[in-house]
Amino acid sequence: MTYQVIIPAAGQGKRMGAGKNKLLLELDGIPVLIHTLRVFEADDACAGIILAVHPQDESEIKALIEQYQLTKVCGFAPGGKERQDSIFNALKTVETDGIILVHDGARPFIQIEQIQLLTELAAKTGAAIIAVPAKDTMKKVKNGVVEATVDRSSLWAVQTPQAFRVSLLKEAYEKADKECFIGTDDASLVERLGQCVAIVEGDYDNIKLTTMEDLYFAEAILKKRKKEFK
Ligand SMILES: Nc1ccn([C@@H]2O[C@H](COP(=O)(O)OP(=O)(O)OP(=O)(O)O)[C@@H](O)[C@H]2O)c(=O)n1
Ligand SMILES: C[C@](O)(CO)[C@H](O)COP(=O)(O)O
Repeated sequence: MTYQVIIPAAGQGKRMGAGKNKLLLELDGIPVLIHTLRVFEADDACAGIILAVHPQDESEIKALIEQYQLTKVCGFAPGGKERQDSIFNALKTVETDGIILVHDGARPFIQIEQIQLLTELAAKTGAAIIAVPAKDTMKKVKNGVVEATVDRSSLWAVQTPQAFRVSLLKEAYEKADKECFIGTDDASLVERLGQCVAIVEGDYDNIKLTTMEDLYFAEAILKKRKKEFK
């Protein structure tokens, strides 16, 4: 099932505290964003990549794409204040229907096998996301005091990619924009349409590089992956 993918790469990395776009930090000598792009570059089903980038990073990112000889980046859109704004800007450039994925540039460890499962499911259901069962107990807290313990058996930690029929995602984004709703993921906008969103169980190593500690986890995941491919 062919698809296009929007990769939001225009964040400020505030929680990482690197003083620069965390996607330009290197893992094993290669920028995080290149690690992420290479996965989609290697997937024959990927028909094109649309990058949402901050204007200040655009020329550096374009130079990296050339340096690493990536050929599937077919469009750029300006980053926005929120992740959702960046993705909306990119979504507006999508002219074909079919399946669109949204994948955080900060998640370099997604694997092609999961992308294929996800796109096939989205083609059937209209919307599908990757998630893993919650491992920690989750509690609702108010003013530093536990209000309630949430039943963990039905909780999943949501990742990306998230896959949708293009027309459905556009309808969801337009409704959210009209109603000034900001969600923390794309599926939450689609859920507001009353649309069912299917789940593909992913891997715990499909982490999002958010805080400095995640870079240590990332180095360990890379080391593990290298051993697997030997
Ligand atoms: N306005 C934004 C915010 C985020 N992102 C992208 O969305 C992904 C997930 O966002 P997050 O991990 O929150 O990145 P940052 O916003 O950079 O992190 P922080 O909240 O710590 O600043 C990242 O690939 C980031 O580059 C984006 O394109 N535009
Ligand atoms: C979309 C996401 O990666 C799903 O877990 C997450 O919500 C992004 O959150 P962020 O704060 O914008 O990184």
